[in-house]
Amino acid sequence: MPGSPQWPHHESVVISSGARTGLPVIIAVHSSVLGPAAGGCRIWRYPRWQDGLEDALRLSAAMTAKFAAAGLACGGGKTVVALPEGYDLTPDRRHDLLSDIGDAVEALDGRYATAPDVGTSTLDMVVIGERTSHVFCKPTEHGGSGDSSPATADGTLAALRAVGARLGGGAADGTGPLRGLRLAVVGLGNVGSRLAELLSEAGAELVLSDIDAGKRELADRLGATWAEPHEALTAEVDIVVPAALGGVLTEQIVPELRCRAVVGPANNQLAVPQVADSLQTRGIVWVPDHIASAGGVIHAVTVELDKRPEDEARQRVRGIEHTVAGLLQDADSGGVTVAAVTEELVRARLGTPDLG
Ligand SMILES: NC(=O)c1ccc[n+]([C@@H]2O[C@H](COP(=O)([O-])OP(=O)(O)OC[C@H]3O[C@@H](n4cnc5c(N)ncnc54)[C@H](O)[C@@H]3O)[C@@H](O)[C@H]2O)c1
Repeated sequence: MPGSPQWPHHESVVISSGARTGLPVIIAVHSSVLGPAAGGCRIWRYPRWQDGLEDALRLSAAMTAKFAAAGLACGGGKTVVALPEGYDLTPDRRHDLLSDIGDAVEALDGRYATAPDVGTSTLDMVVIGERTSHVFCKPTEHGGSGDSSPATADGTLAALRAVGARLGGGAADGTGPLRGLRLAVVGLGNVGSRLAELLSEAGAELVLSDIDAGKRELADRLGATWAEPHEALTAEVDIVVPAALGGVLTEQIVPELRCRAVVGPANNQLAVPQVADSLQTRGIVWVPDHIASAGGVIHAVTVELDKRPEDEARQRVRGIEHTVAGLLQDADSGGVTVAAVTEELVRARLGTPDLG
């Protein structure tokens, strides 16, 4: 049933049984309105393979919105391989699985290209690339654009600069909009750790957090305050930066927040869409994650698809600051959330009344 929550508006969903592993390789193509679909390849454990299918449907739709909002000529897609609980993914089986994924991507004949995501790396793309040319983000020595997380961090910094300016940070002495603002970064992985370094260079005062206590070393090195995740999320700061897993913004946590804005790279931050309104009611600015985390895809598409030089990719990633400033202004003048303005922008670019 088109448009129903049971069956969203996806152009195609292919589930193939890997010839080598027998594992289900799920490829969801949500939309190719703006161009051939692209999106990461997730290898993850799920209680049932159908849970992986649900993830593929949701994540591919989110990719459509991300590309459209970034003004890129790509549609949204996603690969998910749902590993059964307890499945032992030995190096040999992993190689076989990546070959199965390569065959499944190749069978779509260019309608979808894959890339790293949770559970896959740039090196895995080299193995997939032995079976298909429709693959992004191989390491640079293999002809790809490499790890996207530095560009993702740069893009989040750009979004944070726009929000910092809106909050009145740093402007008086011209040293940048983040100087003197207090930010809490929750999650210090590939993106979060680099972002913390950039924020420190930008003169922000930092609260840093991760479930991995080993990351405390970074906090010490940057002279930041270390906090437990919940404590950091609810700290009295200007901006909270979710940089770990999704679903962190729940209706329960909103009343506990003591920040003025939430802006970060973590995917799917809202537990349910209505949380955007609850944040607005509390006067907390929230920038949707598909805007704040778009730096990585902007970089990859600019270098690999548009064949433009690194400098131009960096410029485009920095353009997120301008995009966010515009969204903030439109949200203010319309008296609506940034999420609502973003959704309107995406609908307009896709020429559709329904994002499915
Ligand atoms: N890597 C990219 O280019 C990219 C692009 C777009 C979006 N994202 C999103 O950004 C987020 C971070 O990506 P990454 O590549 O840095 O991932 P990562 O796996 O390298 O890092 C995640 C970090 O979060 C920590 N963590 C996990 N649960 C936590 C919790 N409850 N509280 C605090 N810390 C917790 C982990 O210990 C780890 O250090 C993810 O949501 C990812 O989907 C990443």
